[in-house]
Amino acid sequence: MECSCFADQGSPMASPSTPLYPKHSDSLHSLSGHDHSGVGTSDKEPPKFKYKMIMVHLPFDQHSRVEVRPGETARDAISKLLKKRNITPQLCQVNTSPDSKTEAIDLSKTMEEIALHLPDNELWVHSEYLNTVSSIKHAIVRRTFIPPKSCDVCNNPIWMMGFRCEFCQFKFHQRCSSFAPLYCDLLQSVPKNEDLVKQLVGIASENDGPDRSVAEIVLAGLAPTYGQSPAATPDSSHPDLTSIKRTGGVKRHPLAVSPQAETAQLSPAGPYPRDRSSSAPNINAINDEATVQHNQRILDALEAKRLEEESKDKTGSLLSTQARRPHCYSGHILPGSRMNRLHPLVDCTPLGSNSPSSTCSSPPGGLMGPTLLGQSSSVSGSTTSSLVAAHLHTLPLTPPQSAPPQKNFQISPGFFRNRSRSPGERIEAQRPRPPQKPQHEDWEILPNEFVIHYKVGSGSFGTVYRGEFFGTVAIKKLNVVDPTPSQMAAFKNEVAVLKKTRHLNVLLFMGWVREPEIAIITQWCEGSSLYRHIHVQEPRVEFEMSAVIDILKQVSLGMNYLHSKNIIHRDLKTNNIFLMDDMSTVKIGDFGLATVKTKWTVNGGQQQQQPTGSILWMAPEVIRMQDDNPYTPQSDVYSFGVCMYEILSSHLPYSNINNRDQILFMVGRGYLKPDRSKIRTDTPKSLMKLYDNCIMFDRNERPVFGEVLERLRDIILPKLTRSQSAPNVLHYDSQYSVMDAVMRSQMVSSSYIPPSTAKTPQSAAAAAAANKKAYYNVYGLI
Ligand SMILES: Nc1ncnc2c1ncn2[C@@H]1O[C@H](COP(=O)(O)OP(=O)(O)OP(=O)(O)O)[C@@H](O)[C@H]1O
Ligand SMILES: [Zn+2]
Ligand SMILES: [Zn+2]
Repeated sequence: MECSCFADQGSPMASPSTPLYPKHSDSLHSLSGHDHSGVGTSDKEPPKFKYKMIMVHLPFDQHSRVEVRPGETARDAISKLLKKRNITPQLCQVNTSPDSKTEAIDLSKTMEEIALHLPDNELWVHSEYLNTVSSIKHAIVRRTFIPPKSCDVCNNPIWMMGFRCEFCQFKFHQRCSSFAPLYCDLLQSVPKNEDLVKQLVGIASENDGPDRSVAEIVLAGLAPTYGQSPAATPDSSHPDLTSIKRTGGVKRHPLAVSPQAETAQLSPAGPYPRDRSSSAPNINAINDEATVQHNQRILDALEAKRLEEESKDKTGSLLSTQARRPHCYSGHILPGSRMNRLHPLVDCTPLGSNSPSSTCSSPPGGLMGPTLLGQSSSVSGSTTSSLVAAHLHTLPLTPPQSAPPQKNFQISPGFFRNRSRSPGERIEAQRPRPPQKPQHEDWEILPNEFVIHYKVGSGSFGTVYRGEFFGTVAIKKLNVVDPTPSQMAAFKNEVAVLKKTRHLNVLLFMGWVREPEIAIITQWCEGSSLYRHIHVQEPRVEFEMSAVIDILKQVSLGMNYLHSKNIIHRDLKTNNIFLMDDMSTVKIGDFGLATVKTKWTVNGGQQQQQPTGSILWMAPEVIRMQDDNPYTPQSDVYSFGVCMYEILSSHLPYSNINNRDQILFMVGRGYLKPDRSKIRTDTPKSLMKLYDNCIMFDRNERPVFGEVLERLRDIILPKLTRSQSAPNVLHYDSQYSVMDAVMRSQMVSSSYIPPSTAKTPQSAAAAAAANKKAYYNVYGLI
């Protein structure tokens, strides 16, 4: 369709032949833009708007309303809607009916004009190409593979989490996603495939404009000969179906995934966010990195084809793409533009298509094909949008007469990755590359090896997420911004120590992550922290004294172990003591990592360490920070003393003082200690004495953990006189604590034998076995 109105100069508003407020006419034809004079204006009549809002039906069964704004062209108004949805306007046309074969409207008209002539309050945006392309893409979903299946990319087993196309069943690891084929493998199966190819052929032969061009390109891309030599493609407007059948047709496109894209893959949405049940299902389906590249290839192919024709016409020889490409086609994005994920070249700047500041002029003369959205009809108003449109061979091939200076362009890093390549380069790029084995240091976990599920909480050193790394794990992203090389070296040294920790009461360290942020990965604790058990959970549980002692013993065991490895915790507190879900095992978390836990400030040219972490558990000498390194095993013992206080009083210390500085000042000077009167009355004297010793002001008077442990072991509890209603979680003898605690608190069992009554190791073992059996019985485990 040739439409003279595209040759219209300047803004349609300014054109005398394009009346601003035409009389109402029911003639649909007038909308096509051929009849500029048929809808004359009347000087007397005020502007009439038949509609304030117009319903616009968009590709992929979406719709939106567009406001009729005075002076705004249909192109601008509708382009905005499309760009918001990452749909490239250049690939669309607008009709007044759901039938895409009806005449397209003249987009240079204002919305007011269009509104006046709409029979119903509706417009339809059509793009057969987009509909078709979306139908040949995978429908990839995240899947749990039990039992493991092998990855179709690397052949290694997919343990648990992976991805699979619901149509073609192609399955792969997250880390292999960039090597998955771009098109759905449905295309490889000829019988299923044929319909689709026919559909594309139909588009190519029956349509004009963008749909035809892109359909041709897609078909050409499916033909095996295409990628080898675009110049040798016989005639892309008549795709060679037999060759598609012969080879199966689908080329594997290795896709370079940027670090950003890799990061994106960590998101729960996965690398292919295609939730088809969402309100904009297919937009999600095509809004991914692969699509960007796919579309880039289409644009590249169109450009190559155009250049090829151009060179045949003019010189008969193929000059380099770059040399022949006019400046406006250089692919750079204007400052202020943002990347359109569906079409990286498209200027997404609102109203960009008619920007008067544009320096690039489009050629005079008529255009072939229907009016394309995003393609300005104004001769002088062309910007990047029309540059992209110019990649389509339906557009004039004459290069613009003036070109913007290169320095006015910003090279988008994303675009740089997807820059147009010469045909020769493309062949190189399409050769499959095997997944590269990434290099990483000992115990370093790569970003694509774990998955983050959700945020759990954050503390002073970082944010904890629950995630997956060969099972459920805790991922703590550390607040370390731009570590210096020496900090990084120190951190790695500490990690080297952490990885050697192996103790029942110490949280299992599983590795560390360098990028995108420094993180450490540890075992996940399903049971809550001791802090939650004491201070948060309702109803409050007052542990039986034997359970209290058991918890303290386990913490001392773990701390004694850490100290034996020269690891000072630096942040021991009930938040970092976890009760495992069996409610019997205690784990100490968040230990070590001095580099991370140290805040350095510059004071008069001197670097100074600042106390970080939670003040309530800080030893006086840590608060005072007078020594170079106030963190010692004894400062951990002090923190342990505060934990003892919490568990014995069910209170946080200094809960009556809400001035942080006052607490710091007074504790630091030794004027303030936790309120002893809150400690429960059934606390054995020896335990009370131990507590007092642990929180001594002078660190030298505090015991070490070995001694703490001895003293805890020596505590003899009065014979049990417990009420059945009293909740009881743990028993003092940790060896039997699971069964004992649960049985004693939740069942009245005549079969229960307190292990402490056993006289010999054999009888203790027999008692334990009997109790275990009874326990399992109660819980239906045997
Ligand atoms: N391994 C883990 N398993 C389960 N939950 C954890 C694990 N590690 C930490 N959490 C939870 O994550 C949250 C945040 O922990 P984080 O260690 O960042 O803060 P904190 O210990 O409260 O404070 P700080 O880090 O300042 O000592 C807490 O609710 C904690 O219970
Ligand atoms: Zn794989
Ligand atoms: Zn598929």
